[in-house]
Amino acid sequence: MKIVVSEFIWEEGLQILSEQGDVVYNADLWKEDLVRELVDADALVVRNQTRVTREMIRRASRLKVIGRLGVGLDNIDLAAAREAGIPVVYARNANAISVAEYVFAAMLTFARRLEEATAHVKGGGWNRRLYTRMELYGKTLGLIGTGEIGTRLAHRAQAFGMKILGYDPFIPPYEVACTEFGVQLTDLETVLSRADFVSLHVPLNSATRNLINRETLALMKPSAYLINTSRGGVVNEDDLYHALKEGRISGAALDVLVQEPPQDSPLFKLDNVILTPHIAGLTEEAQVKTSVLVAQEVVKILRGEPSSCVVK
Ligand SMILES: NC(=O)C1=CN([C@@H]2O[C@H](COP(=O)(O)OP(=O)(O)OC[C@H]3O[C@@H](n4cnc5c(N)ncnc54)[C@H](O)[C@@H]3O)[C@@H](O)[C@H]2O)C=CC1
Ligand SMILES: O=C(O)CCC(=O)C(=O)O
Repeated sequence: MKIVVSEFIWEEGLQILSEQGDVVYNADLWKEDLVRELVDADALVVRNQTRVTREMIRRASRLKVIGRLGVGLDNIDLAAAREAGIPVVYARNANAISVAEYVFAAMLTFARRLEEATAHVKGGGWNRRLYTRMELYGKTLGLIGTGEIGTRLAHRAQAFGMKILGYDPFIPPYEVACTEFGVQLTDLETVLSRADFVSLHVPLNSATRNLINRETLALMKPSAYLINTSRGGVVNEDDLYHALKEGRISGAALDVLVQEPPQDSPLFKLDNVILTPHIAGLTEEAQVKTSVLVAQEVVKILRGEPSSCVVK
């Protein structure tokens, strides 16, 4: 068996794959080199940078499985994989806690401004009034998408005494968790207009692309913050820039951008923006879990066993 891994994977996962076959591991194996390696490969394992195209799948005539070291599947042509009869396995729920904790870090950053206050003190300041800020207790968290990450975030927000509103048109699988964690399910307009923090947890697809745009931003309170850990394309960055610059919302934390890495962006010039390099799901714990889970599921498919992490 030949297993091609084209982006970084933790050692624990690599070990599992190596016991099953010959692993070609090159964390920067993209484009033409990757296509060449795939010609006689049985499995391909990627993260979110490798674009798995229809053409790539067509040329990989021996391919039996694609493993995705993460959750978002917008970099894989799922229709082409389905037509070719190649199952895609992914790391369902493996990084959800990490993302939920990232969202808390962002909310607490906006609420308490510890880094700014530290810089202020190191610069000789001691203005206590300036850093008298707000509690999360009693504030409203608005979840767009209440799946694995949304429900884990709700669990934590409940413990902080936040009110939680959720919008998810495909809710049934997570309805019980939403009830348990105090999520009041409602429509998109209500979530956007009532939330103090709006957090996005939807996949990027044709229905969610530019979901946050001029019109939907206009529904948010001027005191509200937007947190995007989903995918850059879910937010229209130009519309967001203008909303932030004109003070129509208070701030935004963006872990994901339309172009990653970004060349340059007007967002860089704003003080009320937190920008991070797609790290919400990147913790040691989540990466060990992700690598082991995906490696195990890839091996199961190669052995002809059923996997519970196949994309439906
Ligand atoms: N920044 C990072 O490091 C990470 C980013 N992600 C992103 O977060 C997304 C969500 O991840 P999970 O919660 O694990 O996925 P999930 O599949 O468990 O949840 C997604 C939820 O979005 C809902 N949804 C789908 N279309 C919708 C729409 N039009 N409006 C409202 N809700 C909609 C689904 O019904 C589902 O409940 C991933 O697709 C991925 O793009 C995930 C993990 C790490
Ligand atoms: O895939 C990654 O490296 C980042 C995590 C992510 O965005 C995801 O799981 O969808």
